[in-house]
Amino acid sequence: MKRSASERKTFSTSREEYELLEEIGQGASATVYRAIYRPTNEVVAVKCLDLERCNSNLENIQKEAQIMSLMNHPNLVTSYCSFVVDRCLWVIMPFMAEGSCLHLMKYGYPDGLKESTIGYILKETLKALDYLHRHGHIHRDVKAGNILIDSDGMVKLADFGVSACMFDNGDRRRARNTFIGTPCWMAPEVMQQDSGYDFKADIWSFGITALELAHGHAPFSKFPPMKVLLMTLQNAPPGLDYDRDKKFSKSFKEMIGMCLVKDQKKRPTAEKLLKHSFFKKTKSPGPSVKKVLLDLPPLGDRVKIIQLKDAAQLASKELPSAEQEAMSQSEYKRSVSGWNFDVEDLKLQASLIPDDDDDITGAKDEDQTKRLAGEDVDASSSSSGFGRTTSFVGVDCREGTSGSETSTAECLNQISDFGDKEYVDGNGCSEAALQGLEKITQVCLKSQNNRNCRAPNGLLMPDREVTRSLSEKDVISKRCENNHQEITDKSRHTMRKVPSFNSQLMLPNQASANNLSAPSRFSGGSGDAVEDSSKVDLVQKKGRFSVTSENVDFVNDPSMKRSSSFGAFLLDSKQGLPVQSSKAAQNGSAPASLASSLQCLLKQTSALQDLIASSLNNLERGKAADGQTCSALQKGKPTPESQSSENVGDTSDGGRRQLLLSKISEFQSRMNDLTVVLTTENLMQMKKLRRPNDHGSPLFILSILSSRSEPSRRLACSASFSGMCVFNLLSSTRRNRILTSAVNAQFVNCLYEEQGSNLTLMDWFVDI
Ligand SMILES: Nc1ncnc2c1ncn2[C@@H]1O[C@H](COP(=O)(O)OP(=O)(O)OP(=O)(O)O)[C@@H](O)[C@H]1O
Repeated sequence: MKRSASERKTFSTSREEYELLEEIGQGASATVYRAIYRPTNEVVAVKCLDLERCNSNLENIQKEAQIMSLMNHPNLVTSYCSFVVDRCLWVIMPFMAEGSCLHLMKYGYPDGLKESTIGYILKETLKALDYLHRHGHIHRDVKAGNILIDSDGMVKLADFGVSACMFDNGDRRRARNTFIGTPCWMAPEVMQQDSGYDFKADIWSFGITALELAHGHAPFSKFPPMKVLLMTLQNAPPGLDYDRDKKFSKSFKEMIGMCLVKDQKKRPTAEKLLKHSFFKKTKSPGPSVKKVLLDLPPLGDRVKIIQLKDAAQLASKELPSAEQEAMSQSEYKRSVSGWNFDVEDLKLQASLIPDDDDDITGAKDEDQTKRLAGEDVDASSSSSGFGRTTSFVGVDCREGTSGSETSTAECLNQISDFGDKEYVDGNGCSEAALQGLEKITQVCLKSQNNRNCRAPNGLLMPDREVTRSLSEKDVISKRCENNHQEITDKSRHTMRKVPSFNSQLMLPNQASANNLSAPSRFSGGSGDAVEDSSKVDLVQKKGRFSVTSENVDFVNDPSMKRSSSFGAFLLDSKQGLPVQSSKAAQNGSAPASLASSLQCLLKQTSALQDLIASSLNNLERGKAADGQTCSALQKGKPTPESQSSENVGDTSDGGRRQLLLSKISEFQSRMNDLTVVLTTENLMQMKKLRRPNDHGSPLFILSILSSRSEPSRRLACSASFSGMCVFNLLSSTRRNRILTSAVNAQFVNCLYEEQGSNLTLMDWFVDI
């Protein structure tokens, strides 16, 4: 094997010969320092591996370190020597002055590097991989953090052998690791650990590294490890999007696509990949790399700056999310150093993750095929034709590039949690639904970037929630109001005049694409919902969402007229509403005031319930007292006075009891209505209802039916595609009638037109 002059030099294995300088990197089990080799004054890198943090014995580690020192390739960072110092193994290596590609991106290229630079880096890395594979080695840790650049712009793959062999000595059963770091770069077959893996696993990691260099982060890098695992196994492989990643060439996309094939046998060897057209055009050493390296501060300073940046970022956030981010960041930096972990442990953890996993960027398998075929694949659109489930009930969790948005997975989990549970039970808002709302609110509050994740703007407690402590309720409602305020502020400028009918249901002109997309995971929905939606031809039922194709006469449909109680209630209870609410309804700030009005109503209702309950108690006590009086009187002679009072009491108490009981049920039903309305209102505020172009079916009804037992109390949100056109042709009186009847029937009809007119929910309501 040929060695360069400096590599042929021998290095002492005495600790005293090395002067450790600043830290230049940190891995899962090692800290790397710049150091001076005293005898020759040469700058070297010393990797101090903490043996206590490694799941392997010293003998094995040293053996591997020796093998590593025997490897010789211009694109591999070999070790000069290694020796044990206290509880650490020191590995002496050439110092790569420009540090890792990860450091480079973190310092100056957070959104990724230019294709020409990437091409050069990848080609050099691939050469190293080809060399390793031909010598029977699997690197097992290919990632930007392990691709180092020296002062001449030479690219070298580091960390081969040591970290991999340390954790996996060929006997995985003996030394299984607890799962640490993120498995973003890990091939599916490595994750599965049943059928075994070979050097093709490095090709997968190489493909992921290509994406990492292109975007500044690996796909799924901000997701929790378990989520990454599930996404990698369940979703189609990630890749460059033909639409979104327009700046990258077709050959680059194709090359990545070849690496990221789930079937390892179908992945090319490193040797074959090197012949791909993408690598033909790259030059060594890339002038673009040199350009990138210009004006960079010394590596030690850069690392410090990056650490400070990370720390400042953490400090600026709330603690919980900061912790999460810290975890995510360190996981991102580290990845999984060894592909040897306890699968059972993982499975257990994975089983705790809700089974939603509507992928964010990882498109379904067909999408990947399309990608490779050069077809447009919208990462945010679903194979179901509805778009992905990225939003529901007031939460808009959009994902741009994979892993780029904070807490999106969390949002999805919460949303699917929410979506999978019964929404409203017979008594009003179910516990699960409320928890869902609360969770979403909290998650979204945690999220630093409200642009991508919005909370619902109000939370109505059901009667059973009234038992919560007041402070807790206040906190929740405050949070909700804050969120609501933000949303309202944003949408206020687009709001127009308010319709004259029940204006509490005024909705903002909040437009966001794909908002009502692919609720494919939402299960549940009641039998009622099915029954109700069967009135029109049911095309598709996805949880509570029912897609129908038949024209619905909003005016004549009896279901629309079934109940007038809600509309009446809103009108009746106007005296009960704070004055500001009706004013707000007129001046266009209804959504915010609606939430507070409803909160206020809820409080009033609870107070009334308390009052009724105490009256009932009094009655009971009175009755008991009457009973005592009776028995006392039975012993003696009943006076005419007592007799008559007892009779009156019987009649009036019975009447009053009936009255009070009916009041209670009335209040309960009003509360239920309000709960449903508020929730729907939250939903609608967030949504611009949209669906993909549906050839053929002129009318498209999307019904969100609450799972209420009584059909008359159902609230449906129906979206009509061409119904809007028909609606516009009607006279204003007729339109008003339709709307009023719809509201009175507890139906909020959201007709929208997708093509051309850009009408949104709000437009529809205010256009009358
Ligand atoms: N020879 C070197 N010259 C310059 N910097 C280095 C050298 N070796 C490592 N580094 C830096 O130190 C960081 C950590 O090194 P290490 O090899 O432990 O990385 P790691 O692969 O991220 O860790 P692990 O895989 O064990 O989690 C690297 O990402 C790199 O930035």
